[in-house]
Amino acid sequence: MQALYLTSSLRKLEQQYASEPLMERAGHAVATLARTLLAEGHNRILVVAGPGNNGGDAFVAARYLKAWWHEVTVVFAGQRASLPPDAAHAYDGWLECGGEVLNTWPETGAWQLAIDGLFGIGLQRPLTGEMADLVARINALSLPMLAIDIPSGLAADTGVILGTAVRATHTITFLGRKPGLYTLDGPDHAGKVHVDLLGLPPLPEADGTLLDAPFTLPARRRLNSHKGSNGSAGVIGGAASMTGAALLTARAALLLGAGRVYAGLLDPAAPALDADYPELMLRDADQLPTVHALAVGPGMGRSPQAYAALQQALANPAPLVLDADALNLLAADADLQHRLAERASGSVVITPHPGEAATLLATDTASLQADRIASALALAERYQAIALLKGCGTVVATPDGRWWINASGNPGLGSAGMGDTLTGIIVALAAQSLPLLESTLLAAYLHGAAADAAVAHGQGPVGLTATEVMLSARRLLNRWLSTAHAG
Ligand SMILES: NC(=O)C1=CN([C@@H]2O[C@H](COP(=O)(O)OP(=O)(O)OC[C@H]3O[C@@H](n4cnc5c(N)ncnc54)[C@H](OP(=O)(O)O)[C@@H]3O)[C@@H](O)[C@H]2O)[C@@H](O)CC1
Ligand SMILES: [K+]
Repeated sequence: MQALYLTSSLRKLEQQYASEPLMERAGHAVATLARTLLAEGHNRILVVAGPGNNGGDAFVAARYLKAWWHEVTVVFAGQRASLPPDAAHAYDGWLECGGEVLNTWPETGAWQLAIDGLFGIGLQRPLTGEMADLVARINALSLPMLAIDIPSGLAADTGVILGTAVRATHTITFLGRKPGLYTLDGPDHAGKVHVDLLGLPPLPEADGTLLDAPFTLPARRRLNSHKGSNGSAGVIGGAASMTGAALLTARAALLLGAGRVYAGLLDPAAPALDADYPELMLRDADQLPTVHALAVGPGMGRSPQAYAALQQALANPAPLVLDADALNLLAADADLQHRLAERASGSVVITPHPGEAATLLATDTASLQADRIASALALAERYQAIALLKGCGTVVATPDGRWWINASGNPGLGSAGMGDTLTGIIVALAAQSLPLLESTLLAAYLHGAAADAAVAHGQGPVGLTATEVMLSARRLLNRWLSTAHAG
């Protein structure tokens, strides 16, 4: 797992070490990485430098690459007189070594690599006009593209595209990883992320954490154990024509290790048996026995029966996962919110997609997505629950202000049933006595990693199914457990 830093923290670090030659080190790191991305020998490289210190890094990189006998073209989108001091110094260094600066886009180039030093963490407002045109030209190159610090146009804290943004194949990021590289549009624009601390010690306190490994694993199963030792999971949902959602959750709970799984279905005409998984115990929604962990919402609808089932579930002290229509019901009803508030803080996880999350916060999806971390934190605070905000770079936040971004997963997860599966994984882990936050963090990473493994086996991203993801998740969890518990 890796630390994530907001711009405000990185700025403090920059100030603290202002006397260190950070730009020189940054430019050298860019040039060094560029060299490893290029074939041996003489190469042609395009460097685009912007009006701030990100441009300064680009001038330093250009100087090193020229010294290493590459042919470097520098396009500068700014004025020498307006550059900040370090960047002006880097500009002069480039001229002094015989480099040229172009103020317009060169007609021909035949470059092997482009370096994007247009904007870094100082970008504050959307790119328009000439700057937006420049990004369009950069993106039209179809070249390996190395972004300095962050792809120009991407907001470092949020992953929001400010007008337009460079699509890099690699990003070398300085002093610490920025959350914007990992959520919303960040992953599409950053490519492979490389980190360089510029010779400084890492910041002592991270703002957030990147989930790029299993957060934790359930304890080793004792030989002397039985189904009662592995916990019971319950799922409430499955109104008429939506029983499939609840069954997917229940199946995922079974496959991820709950000792017993009960599905309480709201559809009075629901089948008495899941023919593919007769291990599941199907009941009426109001006939569930006491369970160790409960999931409410998949395919539940918003009927009075669904409302009553949710009301009852909130009174149940077992760890609770609320998903789908349980969230819509909750958002619309003060009594349900009051019942949730009466529970122990953090004994519930809510797992909204951005639309549901917007409803829960009484806002619109665009505003919610404009800062996914802040939105997840607001959800956690507002509902005193663990909040898992789905989407590219799922964000998990706690009521006490901690947050994580999940790094696993791929576009194959964009199909029906994937959310039901995630809910089933969380409830399975919680039923097996893993604390709810740990269950949520492990499930988020496992769900994405399972999809990644399935894609690696040719099962997606096109046409990947929720069933394939849960089977893949079972394989992966067992592999992690056998590695962790070996010897
Ligand atoms: N400081 C350090 O110690 C170190 C910093 N380092 C490097 O510096 C980078 C941060 O540099 P930075 O703060 O100068 O900001 P940067 O991203 O270059 O952009 C600012 C410029 O862009 C302009 N501008 C903004 N928005 C605009 C728009 N929409 N359209 C047009 N213009 C716009 C803005 O103009 P203004 O808003 O003032 O009008 C200003 O001129 C960081 O990412 C890393 O690469 C490393 O060397 C390590 C040490
Ligand atoms: K950049």
